Amino acid sequence: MDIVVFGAGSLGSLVGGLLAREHDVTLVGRNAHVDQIERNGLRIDGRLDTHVFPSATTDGTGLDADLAVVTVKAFDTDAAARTLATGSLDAALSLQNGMGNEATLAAHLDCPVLAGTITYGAMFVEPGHVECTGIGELALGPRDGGSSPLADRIGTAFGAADIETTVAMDMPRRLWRKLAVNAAINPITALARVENGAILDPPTADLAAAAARETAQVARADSVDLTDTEATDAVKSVATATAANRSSMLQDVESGARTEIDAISGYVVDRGEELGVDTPTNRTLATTVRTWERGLGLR
Ligand SMILES: NC(=O)C1=CN([C@@H]2O[C@H](COP(=O)(O)OP(=O)(O)OC[C@H]3O[C@@H](n4cnc5c(N)ncnc54)[C@H](O)[C@@H]3O)[C@@H](O)[C@H]2O)C=CC1
Ligand SMILES: CC(C)(CO)C(=O)C(=O)O
Repeated sequence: MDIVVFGAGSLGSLVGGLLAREHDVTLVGRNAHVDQIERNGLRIDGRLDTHVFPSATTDGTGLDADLAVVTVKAFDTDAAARTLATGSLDAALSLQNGMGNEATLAAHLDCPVLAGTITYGAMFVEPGHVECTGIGELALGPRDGGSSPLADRIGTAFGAADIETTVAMDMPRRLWRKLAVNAAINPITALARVENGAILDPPTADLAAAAARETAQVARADSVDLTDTEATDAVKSVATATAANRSSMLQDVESGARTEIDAISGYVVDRGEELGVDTPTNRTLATTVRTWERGLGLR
């Protein structure tokens, strides 16, 4: 398969590097990383060990491929979609956190857009080098749920590259459950500057549970069957399994970078407003993180 990975940062380089073991991959990234990959290839170590030589470019315009895997941060999705729209694609797949990415891609692209979630972990070490910090699972499927031959074909292609892959018929539910986890863990850990496990202790656990319950309420109003208990159980199990991790939002805040708050808590608030569900906890968390971003001139 000809695969473009748009957004060769931590996750895109890991996924693109693993795919390059079996497919023709082009990574779209920024200067120093692309230069290194062109000169010396891409090194992946940590939980996985491989050295691959995918194509790499800083110019994502006019690319033709069977599939574009989108791994930019959520606030860059619109620009990525506009750039990808200048080429010719048979399909696109978002592996990003947050909600709304698939809709943004579909608004610009003339091809089917699949939804994905991934629990592999990736960290950027230096140009040309990323670390796999955790082997997890990738789930993908039609963004409105159900099955499709296209999703089956892409699932088989990922499996052929030895990526643990499930082709799922319930992507909307999976996306909302992941959103509940991110809405509960990410802003609290970022604002309190604590590791994921800290949200398991009272009274923080109550705050995290409130954010997750609100997310489940909005999901149900959006016709996705996610109970409050499923959402809060998912938060507890992810926070336990990743207790020592620093969430991606905490890492962003620590490095003074813009966060994905709009696509996480902000999405819960906005969709809740559209559907008549009040989300005071998510609103407070979103407002506070956005205030921090504004203070640094990041938005
Ligand atoms: N890093 C991880 O372990 C995981 C990340 N995710 C999600 O995956 C997404 C990406 O996360 P990370 O890889 O950590 O972020 P990152 O910031 O390391 O990677 C994104 C990359 O895209 C590049 N980019 C953005 N626009 C571009 C453009 N127009 N042309 C070329 N390059 C462009 C950025 O320069 C950056 O290098 C996020 O939504 C994140 O929440 C999900 C699961 C795990
Ligand atoms: C699941 C979790 C919270 C793991 O840290 C994550 O997805 C993130 O940090 O963005």
